[in-house]
Amino acid sequence: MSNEQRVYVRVPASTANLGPGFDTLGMALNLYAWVEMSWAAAPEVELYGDHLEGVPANESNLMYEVAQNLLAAAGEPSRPLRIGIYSEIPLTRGLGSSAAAIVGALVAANELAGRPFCDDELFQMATRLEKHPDNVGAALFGGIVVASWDGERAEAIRIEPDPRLKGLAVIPKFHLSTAKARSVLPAAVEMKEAVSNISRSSLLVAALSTGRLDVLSHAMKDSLHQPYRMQLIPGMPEILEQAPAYGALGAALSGAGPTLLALVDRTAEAHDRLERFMLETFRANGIEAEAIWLEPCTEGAQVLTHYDGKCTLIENIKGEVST
Ligand SMILES: Nc1ncnc2c1ncn2[C@@H]1O[C@H](COP(=O)(O)OP(=O)(O)O)[C@@H](O)[C@H]1O
Ligand SMILES: N[C@@H](CCOP(=O)(O)O)C(=O)O
Repeated sequence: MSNEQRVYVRVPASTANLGPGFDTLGMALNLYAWVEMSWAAAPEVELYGDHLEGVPANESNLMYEVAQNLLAAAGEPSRPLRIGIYSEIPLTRGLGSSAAAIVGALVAANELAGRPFCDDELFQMATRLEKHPDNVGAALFGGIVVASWDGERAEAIRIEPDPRLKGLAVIPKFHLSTAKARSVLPAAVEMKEAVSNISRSSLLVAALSTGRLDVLSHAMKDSLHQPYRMQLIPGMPEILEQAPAYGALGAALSGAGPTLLALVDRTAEAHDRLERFMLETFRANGIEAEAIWLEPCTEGAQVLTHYDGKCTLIENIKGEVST
């Protein structure tokens, strides 16, 4: 690829776990990050939009590091990069911003280097970097991903989301890093809890594959991580327990939180009641939150048209691709 060329990639947000599928299930959502990458004379990282506050705009940026790692693994001579990032994915809220950053950087750097790695190799790299395959799988492949990683190799199978599914993400206005939300998990669990999660997660995969949306409220319950993370998110137990009574098919902590995700059937009754209930319950617990209705995103990370320098501001790219 010539020195002048830029690569543009769009990568979706994701919700991981869907309740019991801890480190296993992920679903891509229609909130995106855009990456513009090219070779440069000196390292440059430009951040656009309201969602990248606190993210470093230098070589210590996660995307910059991930891209350089891929280029080194591809045998490219070390050269500086220019990376522009525009993101609408809230950071540290459980909507897969780090997975989107890792996958976006891998896909863009791979394209810049002339595609030395196939999708499976990108998935292996992304899983090793993120340390769990659920949201990187969804960000890379789109749709719903069922994934397993044994520390060496990750496998993933994609399920097409049922067209009736729609998500309500209620996003508290506080940050909760995945690292912190993992630090409260116990080192071991009882056999009873493990069995409960295996059965619910398996049922959930079967339900999502066959359109049995009626079992989601049962299948989305979890005993492995949500009970321990509740202490970090006031209002979470009431919301998860009562959401089905307000019209949700099921509800879960999104990723490591603090966002809560309710799934609904778009063909069923109006869902204003559910949104009001979730926001009001958070408010009653002292938490301000924002509600966003989201669609499952069937496409994973995508390389967009090569603009060949026609457009330099990533804001413009966003305008062009969203039409
Ligand atoms: N576009 C980005 N560029 C660089 N780093 C990013 C980007 N998006 C996310 N990150 C990094 O990922 C961190 C958030 O990851 P994490 O705690 O796993 O939360 P989540 O993935 O749920 O948003 C941010 O604090 C930041 O360090
Ligand atoms: N399985 C992970 C998922 C973390 O997702 P994120 O969106 O919060 O980064 C976990 O539950 O820790």
